[in-house]
Amino acid sequence: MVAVLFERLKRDAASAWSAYIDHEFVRGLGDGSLPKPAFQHYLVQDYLFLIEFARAYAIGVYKAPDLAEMRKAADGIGAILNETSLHLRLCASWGLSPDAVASTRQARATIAYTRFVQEAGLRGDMLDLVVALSPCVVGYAEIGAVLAARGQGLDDGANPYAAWIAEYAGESYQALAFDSLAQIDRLAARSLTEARYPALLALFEEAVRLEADFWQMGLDGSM
Ligand SMILES: Cc1ncc(C[n+]2csc(CCO)c2C)c(N)n1
Repeated sequence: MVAVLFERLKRDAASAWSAYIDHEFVRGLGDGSLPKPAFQHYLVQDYLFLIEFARAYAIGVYKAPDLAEMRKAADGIGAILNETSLHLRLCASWGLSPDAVASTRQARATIAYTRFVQEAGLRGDMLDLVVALSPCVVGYAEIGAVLAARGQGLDDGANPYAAWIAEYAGESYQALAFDSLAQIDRLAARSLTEARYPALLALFEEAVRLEADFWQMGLDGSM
């Protein structure tokens, strides 16, 4: 069975999880009603987010308990760095140069979330780190799948965000999220104890809250 620990965390943080997955920003992506400036603000910040997130995976390379886990973390860095090109292409289509994007300041919500996961990895072990990263990786897969299943989700003519949804609903991203669920269970089999669970749940719930704050930052245009 896969995703035993993840499903437990999600159940125990159910209200924070649904505030993240079903955020107003997400609903706006799904039906195409999200104002374009909100999406643009989000996407520029998400580019900056990904760079910091790659650093968190780099901590994972260091903390990995064996070579196989080390490779997984290294592959994660590769996948994230690829995702940044997708962001730059979209920004270019709005007339934003790579330099303009890269020289934008990180919003407070970006700093809060990325430093939180980096610190979880620096302070804890690999299980702490992957639990703190999981709302990001698995949450976007869940959001992509839910939005793709709705009528206008993947319809390029009806929804300007159809390409974004297709990316996360797509087979290769869904497979990546599935791998990350399996990784959490492998690490849990090595080092989860009941005594540790409350601290892991606290890490998970905080990361979920920070993901919801990230959507809100997009909606508000806040820095
Ligand atoms: C705020 C925010 N949270 C999650 C993701 C999704 N994401 C970030 S790294 C990664 C794994 C490798 O691609 C994925 C799916 C995002 N882009 N922005």
